[in-house]
Amino acid sequence: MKKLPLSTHVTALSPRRPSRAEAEEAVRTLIAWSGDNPARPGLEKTPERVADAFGEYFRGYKEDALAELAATFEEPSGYNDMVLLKDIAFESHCEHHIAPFFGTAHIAYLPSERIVGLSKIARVVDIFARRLQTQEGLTDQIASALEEGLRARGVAIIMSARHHCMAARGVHQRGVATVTFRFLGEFERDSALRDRFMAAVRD
Ligand SMILES: Nc1nc2c(ncn2[C@@H]2O[C@H](COP(=O)(O)OP(=O)(O)OP(=O)(O)O)[C@@H](O)[C@H]2O)c(=O)[nH]1
Ligand SMILES: [Zn+2]
Repeated sequence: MKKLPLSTHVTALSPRRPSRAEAEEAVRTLIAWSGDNPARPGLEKTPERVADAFGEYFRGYKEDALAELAATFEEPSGYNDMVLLKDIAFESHCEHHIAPFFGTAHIAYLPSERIVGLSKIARVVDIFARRLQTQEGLTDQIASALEEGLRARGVAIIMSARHHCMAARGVHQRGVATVTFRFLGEFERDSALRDRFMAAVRD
């Protein structure tokens, strides 16, 4: 069996995973509760499509961020300065409304001895984003996974996102960008290093 993702990052797992048929029935119930007829031709296949879509939105529950980070390698040049990836796109869903939130992440780490394939950092973002999240929790989980998985001397993250639950319902604020920050290790201790990160993100 695949190792569970960082234990502290997974809350109560469902004691019994409902069947696909039960999931589709739940979608029919929501359609009927909304006031439409789930049996009418246009909606007939919707429960199937929604179940497929949920499989995609939430496939991060089946994935292991630390496993993605296991394949580190030594950099022959001995490079040990900040590695920064800017504008990593992510798509997630808020745990309050199951509504999408979309945005970008800027992520830096300070390697100890080993570096990691750049794509793996974007994969870690994707794994945690494809779960029910708050933006704060998402930011924290990515940061701790990178710190732990890479034994990094420091990790810095800024995430900026627009929340559909604030745009299409509730307060109906479409233009709001929510920005979250997480600084670990040397980035937390060293304000000059943090400033370099912030300046490089702005560049
Ligand atoms: N801190 C945080 N809040 C979030 C996030 N996503 C959604 N929310 C907020 O979660 C809150 C849920 O508030 P509740 O009062 O329980 O629910 P609600 O009545 O649907 O709230 P409204 O959105 O104000 O209508 C709202 O204020 C949302 O804006 C997130 O990623 N982080
Ligand atoms: Zn929400």
